[in-house]
Amino acid sequence: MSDPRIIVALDFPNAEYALSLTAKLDPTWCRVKVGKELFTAAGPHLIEKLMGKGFEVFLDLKFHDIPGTVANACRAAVALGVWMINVHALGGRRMLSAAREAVPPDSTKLIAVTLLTSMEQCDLDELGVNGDPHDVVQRLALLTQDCGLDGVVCSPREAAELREVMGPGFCLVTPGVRPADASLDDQKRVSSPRQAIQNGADYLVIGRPITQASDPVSMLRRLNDEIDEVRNSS
Ligand SMILES: O=c1ccn([C@@H]2O[C@H](COP(=O)(O)O)[C@@H](O)[C@H]2O)c(=O)[nH]1
Repeated sequence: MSDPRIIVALDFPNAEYALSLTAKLDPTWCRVKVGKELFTAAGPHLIEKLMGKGFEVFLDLKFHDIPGTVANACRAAVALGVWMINVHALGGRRMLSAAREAVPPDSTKLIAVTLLTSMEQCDLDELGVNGDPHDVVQRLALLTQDCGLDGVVCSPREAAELREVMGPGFCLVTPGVRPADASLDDQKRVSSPRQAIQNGADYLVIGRPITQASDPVSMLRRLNDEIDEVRNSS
């Protein structure tokens, strides 16, 4: 079975836009991510449609609440049959453990967001969080691993260090990926697809560079080629 490394972020206001893009894509080229905007607008029905077309779906709702509420939300997400779901590591040990207990191992992958890739040092300082982004991401990743989750969302810049510390089996999912000369938009801690893979990322979440491209299919092909080149040379 193919294991595409790119997860296309379907950040659209309605199902029609998402279905019109995915009609041009093949599930062997990418997985897809449905986040807060699209899920709020289109709901579980769209998830079923995407899975019906053969796409594995990352439901990116970043649950962050009291442990019982997060556990129940995770159960509901698993019942949809999606490939991956996530919570915020900042919810702490009890919340992460409750999420783990709610998601049967070897079913849906359960990962935790460390520090949003839109955040940088000045944000941590303003919030009174100790350390630099690398320290904070590593602390939250170690907590996530200790609670038995399958991996984390981090910036590609932190992936190399995390891969070394967390070992080979821990899943690293990196948004904040920008091809050379692409706009950074609201992202702060970014790297190229090549660098993300070299740093040990398992999956790259890429939204606007693909979805807003004049030709999304050729952009996806170009990025997959870049990734294959690195993987075949290592
Ligand atoms: O730290 C995080 C966690 C999640 N995201 C999500 O990834 C995509 C990135 O989209 P781009 O258009 O490639 O910037 C988006 O859906 C975010 O919600 C993230 O960027 N950073």
